[in-house]
Amino acid sequence: MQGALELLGQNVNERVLSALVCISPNENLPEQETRLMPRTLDSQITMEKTPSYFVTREAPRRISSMSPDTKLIVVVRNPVTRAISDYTQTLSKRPDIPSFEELAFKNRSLGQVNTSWNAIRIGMYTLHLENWLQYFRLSQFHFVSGERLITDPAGELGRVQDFLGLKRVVTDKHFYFNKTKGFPCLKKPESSASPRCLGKSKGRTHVQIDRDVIEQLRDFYRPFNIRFYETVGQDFRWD
Ligand SMILES: Nc1ncnc2c1ncn2[C@@H]1O[C@H](COP(=O)(O)OS(=O)(=O)O)[C@@H](OP(=O)(O)O)[C@H]1O
Repeated sequence: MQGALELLGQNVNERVLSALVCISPNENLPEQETRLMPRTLDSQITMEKTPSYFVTREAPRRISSMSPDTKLIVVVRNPVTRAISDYTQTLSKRPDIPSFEELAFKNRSLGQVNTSWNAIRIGMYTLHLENWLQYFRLSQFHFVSGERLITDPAGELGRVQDFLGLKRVVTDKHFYFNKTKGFPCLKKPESSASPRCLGKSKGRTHVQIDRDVIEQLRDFYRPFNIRFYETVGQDFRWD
């Protein structure tokens, strides 16, 4: 994601879950008429990436009062995989934390999921989105599938470029599949002459989680996922 969006001239990445990118629309209007973030240069739209905005209660109101016509891009991924990815990342920095199962449940035998744990809470996308929809229209959002970003990065990036009103400059020819990394990589980023994959912290092997735990979390997320698909009008096929 990061490398791919760098091709759009910006540094945009996230733990494919809920990246939020705010972008001023590409309109040819004088600035005072647009209520937008200023352009970076005449020919450049301004992008900013702060993943945590998507799950921060005050963010939509603040962004809307600054720039109500902002375009918003959210990268979403199966929330169960997202939670495991999140945990894997934390564990790599703090190996002494409790097990995933201990953190994910208040009471596992009663099926009580710990929704106050961020790794769980962030994946309840519909709740966060509902907060944003009090301030922004759905048409201001574009949702990127974290799964398709891996299997078809050019297709996913093509849709991002369309949403931004940009010419489709980033295409299939910019990517190749790197067998060692197990992910798509950039053939030749603008800043360098050689191919570039994302760093070691992207695409790590996940901690092994018990099948039953995964099933319980799938069941937990299902109603939230369905509500999310209905709201955005897209089925991300996580179930
Ligand atoms: N091309 C390519 N290369 C490597 N990784 C890729 C790529 N495309 C998407 N992904 C998925 O991106 C996940 C990491 O997301 P972020 O870079 O957003 O994470 S971070 O929060 O900034 O650390 C990372 O999640 P994990 O697999 O859980 O590590 C990857 O699955």
